[in-house]
Amino acid sequence: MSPSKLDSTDSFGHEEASVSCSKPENGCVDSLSIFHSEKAVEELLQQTPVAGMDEHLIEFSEALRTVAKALRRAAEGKASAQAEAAEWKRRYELERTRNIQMEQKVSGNNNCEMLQHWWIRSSLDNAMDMLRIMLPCLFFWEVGKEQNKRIAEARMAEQFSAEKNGDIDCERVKNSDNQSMLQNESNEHSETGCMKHGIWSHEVLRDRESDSNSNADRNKIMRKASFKLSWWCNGENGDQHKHDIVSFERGNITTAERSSKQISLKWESDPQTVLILTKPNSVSVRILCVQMVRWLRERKKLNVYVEPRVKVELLAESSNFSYVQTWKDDSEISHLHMKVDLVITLGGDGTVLWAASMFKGPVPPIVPFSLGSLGFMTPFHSEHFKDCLDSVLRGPISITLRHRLLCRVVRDAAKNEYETEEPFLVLNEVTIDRGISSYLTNLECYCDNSFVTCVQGDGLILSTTSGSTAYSLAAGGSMVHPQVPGILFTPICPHSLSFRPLILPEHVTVRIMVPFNSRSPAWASFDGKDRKLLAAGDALLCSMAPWPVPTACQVDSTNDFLRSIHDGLHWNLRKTQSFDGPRDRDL
Ligand SMILES: NC(=O)c1ccc[n+]([C@@H]2O[C@H](COP(=O)([O-])OP(=O)(O)OC[C@H]3O[C@@H](n4cnc5c(N)ncnc54)[C@H](O)[C@@H]3O)[C@@H](O)[C@H]2O)c1
Ligand SMILES: Nc1ncnc2c1ncn2[C@@H]1O[C@H](COP(=O)(O)OP(=O)(O)OP(=O)(O)O)[C@@H](O)[C@H]1O
Repeated sequence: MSPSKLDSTDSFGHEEASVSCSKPENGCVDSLSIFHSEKAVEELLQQTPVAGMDEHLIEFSEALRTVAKALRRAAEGKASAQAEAAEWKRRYELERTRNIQMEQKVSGNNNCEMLQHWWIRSSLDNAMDMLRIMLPCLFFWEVGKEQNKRIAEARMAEQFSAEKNGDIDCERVKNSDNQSMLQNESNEHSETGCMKHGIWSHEVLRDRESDSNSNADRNKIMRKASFKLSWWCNGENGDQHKHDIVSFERGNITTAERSSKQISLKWESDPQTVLILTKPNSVSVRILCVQMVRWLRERKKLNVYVEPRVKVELLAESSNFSYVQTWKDDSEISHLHMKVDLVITLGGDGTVLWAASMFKGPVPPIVPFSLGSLGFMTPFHSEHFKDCLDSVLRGPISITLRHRLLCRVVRDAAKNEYETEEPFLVLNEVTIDRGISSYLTNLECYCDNSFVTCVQGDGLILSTTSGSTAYSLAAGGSMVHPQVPGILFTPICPHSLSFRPLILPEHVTVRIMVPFNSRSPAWASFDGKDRKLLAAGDALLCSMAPWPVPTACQVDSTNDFLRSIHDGLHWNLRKTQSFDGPRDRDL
């Protein structure tokens, strides 16, 4: 009898007990068959032992049960080994990418290191050739050093004479150290890219002590420690979106410019083309659309684009609308941003989300008219559409730059993190939840490769600040002004008392991973649409997108935001206390 198979029909005519340990092609025992094997053994053992029953059969059944248990343990071990292997794979890929990037940077910047590598790599046969090349370099290096030394000395002399003449109170002088000066000067020439995005405290600051009169004291030099301020961006492509936000002046760090300011849009030439997007199935929206298209064409002489569905509706209204333009397929939509000066939305917040989702790159300014139940992003009233549009077309107008999140799904099968499916751009949020599964989600969260936490609950919301008044708010997240750049990290019904929502800075990349030991897959949805399954080992990467959604303001960003939370949510509405409380004499 095969040790893995036991077929028995006992002498009393009991049913056949069949225990089999299947061994699939990959050599691993699947857990279902292990479960069946164990069950069969249990059933067999529960049969009442009768006199004369073969002792060996019982012994063998017990042995088999032990084997089944061992197999189950092996399967569990395999799952955890897979999880560990995936983690190592991920770390390896990250490390490799980082090394490649560092190598590229180093090879671009550091000539000495390049020479070192060159030296190591070159064979003895080439050593003489290399020396022949290096000697003239060294000669020019020395000459350069001498020249820099002379320049430094000349500058020192200039500074001292200027100060002696009492022309300046505080003057920066170059570090007299020749080596660092050579370094700085070469940096200025060779690393103009870096200079743009970082600050070198290559200066030593000299301040005259104000309370001193003597010459000796006047010449006293206060040296401040040298330092450098620089900042990172995500990946190489992030470079174009870097901002100089910190200035270095006299050793004090000050922010010259902050990213969230009220932005004003002024037309330099008249807008020519308008795209109108409308909420479907609404009679009031359809009536308004007809009036608006007529007015924009007849009074403002503008080209009007609408969705194919709306063009059909307009033509059903009147054949005069044949001038209205539309598109035939998705490829034409991808070029709309190059034709359209302004987008008008007629509907609620959902229509603004719809408009944003049509633009997978840059988005033209949006003028959102409110025809929905709530209007957090729709400050314009449809009754006054002519006045509103008049003033928008004339400009200047205040706009809110609403940041979007760029979300990419990376499958476990992908060879590296850059191998992703088509990305999604969300204006509100990306939600990772348990879908129809009744198990808790189990999500591992990382922020720029630092472990954040494990989400065990209904799921997680990664929201923009514009989306902070939507699903994230319902899940207990804070309301944040839409001009604040940041990523809200809000758990949905976490099964833990201490899991409070977070707000992460805008420059990070958040990575949400479904671990291999997760009981069920998770589901991602983007602005409440486009559900995607995340199986064990899959991950979702989320970072700030470079294309915000500019929406026109009724007054300005702050006024519109506060109005929306007061009107939309009745935020902190409470009856004011009457005056008849305790008087001074009662206190
Ligand atoms: N429990 C919840 O609060 C919950 C659940 C699911 C989805 N949502 C939200 O619905 C959004 C999709 O909107 P939709 O209109 O396509 O679906 P929808 O028609 O189901 O409307 C959802 C509601 O959310 C409101 N809303 C949308 N964006 C908002 C924002 N930025 N600030 C305040 N309220 C906002 C809308 O005005 C609407 O009343 C999702 O992005 C998500 O934020 C909320
Ligand atoms: N042009 C469009 N084409 C297809 N669907 C759209 C379009 N505009 C809006 N929608 C969808 O219609 C739904 C309802 O839209 P919207 O939220 O604007 O209306 P509402 O629910 O009446 O208003 P509110 O959001 O204020 O509650 C949303 O799910 C949205 O995605």
